[in-house]
Amino acid sequence: MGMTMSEKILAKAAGHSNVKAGDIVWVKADIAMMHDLLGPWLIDGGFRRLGGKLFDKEKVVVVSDHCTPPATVQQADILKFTRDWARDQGLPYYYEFEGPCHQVIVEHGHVRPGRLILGTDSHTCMAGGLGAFATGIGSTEMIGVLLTGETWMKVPETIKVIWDGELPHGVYAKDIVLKTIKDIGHAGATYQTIEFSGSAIKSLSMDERLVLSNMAVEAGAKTGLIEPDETVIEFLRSKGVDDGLETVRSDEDASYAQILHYNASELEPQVACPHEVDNVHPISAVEGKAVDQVYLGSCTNGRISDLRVAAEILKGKKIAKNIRCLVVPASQHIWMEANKEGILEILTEAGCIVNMPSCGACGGFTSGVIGAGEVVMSSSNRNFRGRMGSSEGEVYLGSPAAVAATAIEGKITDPRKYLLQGVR
Ligand SMILES: CC(C)[C@@](O)(CC(=O)O)C(=O)O
Ligand code: SF4
Repeated sequence: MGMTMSEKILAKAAGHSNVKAGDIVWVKADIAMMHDLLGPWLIDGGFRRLGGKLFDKEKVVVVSDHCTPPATVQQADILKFTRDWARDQGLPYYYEFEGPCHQVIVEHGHVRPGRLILGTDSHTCMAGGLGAFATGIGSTEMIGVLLTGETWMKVPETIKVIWDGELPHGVYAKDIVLKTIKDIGHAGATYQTIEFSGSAIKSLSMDERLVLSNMAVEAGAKTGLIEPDETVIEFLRSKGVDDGLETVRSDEDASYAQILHYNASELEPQVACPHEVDNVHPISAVEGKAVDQVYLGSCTNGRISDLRVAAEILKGKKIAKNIRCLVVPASQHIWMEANKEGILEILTEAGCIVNMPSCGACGGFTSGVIGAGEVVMSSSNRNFRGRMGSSEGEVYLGSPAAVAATAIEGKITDPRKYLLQGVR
């Protein structure tokens, strides 16, 4: 019997030649990632009580992103704690004020095909877009990983999600993943891997692949994998990575818990409505819903291609009166690229506010939280009650194009009418 990608990566991490779904294995982490909010300040006590010695400094990456820039004294204290901790531990890889951790670790080359990446954040699964088995673990579990470099895991079954065909213009990876989550359900892939494949997936850029893997956890999945190919290798080379580039793929005769098959050419823009990510409808069902804020950003959809699409739509136009449009590039690197390309100017002239890269508005921590009764159209990944501030607020999720079109009209709008041709 052949093995899935997920089984192969975990077999390697466990030092076995063969594992199968359901096996319990001890695995060695290639990268242990923590951020400010769920990292050092939560675990330092336990970590020290158990010896306080890191298994391997080179494999521990800490990113301060949630409390940046701090909006309260408590956040400033958390940030300081995290920064001091990284310095005291002599960590070579500590990043702050650069953007959400998932984007930062990808840009800095920590993510490579076939690696096992454990992080104290549920969207750690985003690294699966490069073919790494990446998953979120609890902060307490991270203590053990920091001390020993190991943890146990049950090898997950895999749901294979095949998207063939060509995406129509105005329809994006975000729409693919929202439709997939709708069908699987928000807990339908619990303790399973989702493997995205098919010709539509293969033709996605690196930016768009990361949208799929990022949101795998919104169906409950442990990770979301895409077979690494030339797109991934070229991306990593462009980041100066030239080792650890071997690919990994599922065998033809691997076995799957479920196989779903879709035709991308038939897909329309999708929107996840409050307050669950699987409450997904075609945009036509919610068109016209008035919003108070639109948010273009996050580790899900704040990359350069997302900003380009938004700029294409907003160029020479103005956002609606009485709404706010927050743009938050997913990293400092992307911010600079967007600046060079004139995108920030286009968006600012349209009336958007460009914030610094951070988790702030996405997680409802810093600049951009919403009040009771306010409605947001967001390019991020979660619309839970209270997610972006008030529990009396409402968050709708869509593609960056849908977000930009909504900014113009002040109500949820199908982006296709603003796109004369496909922009990716
Ligand atoms: C801390 C929080 C807002 C988080 O980053 C946490 C997480 O994903 O585990 C999220 O996106 O929900
Ligand atoms: S989902 Fe939002 S809060 Fe969570 S890591 Fe990504 S940008 Fe940060």
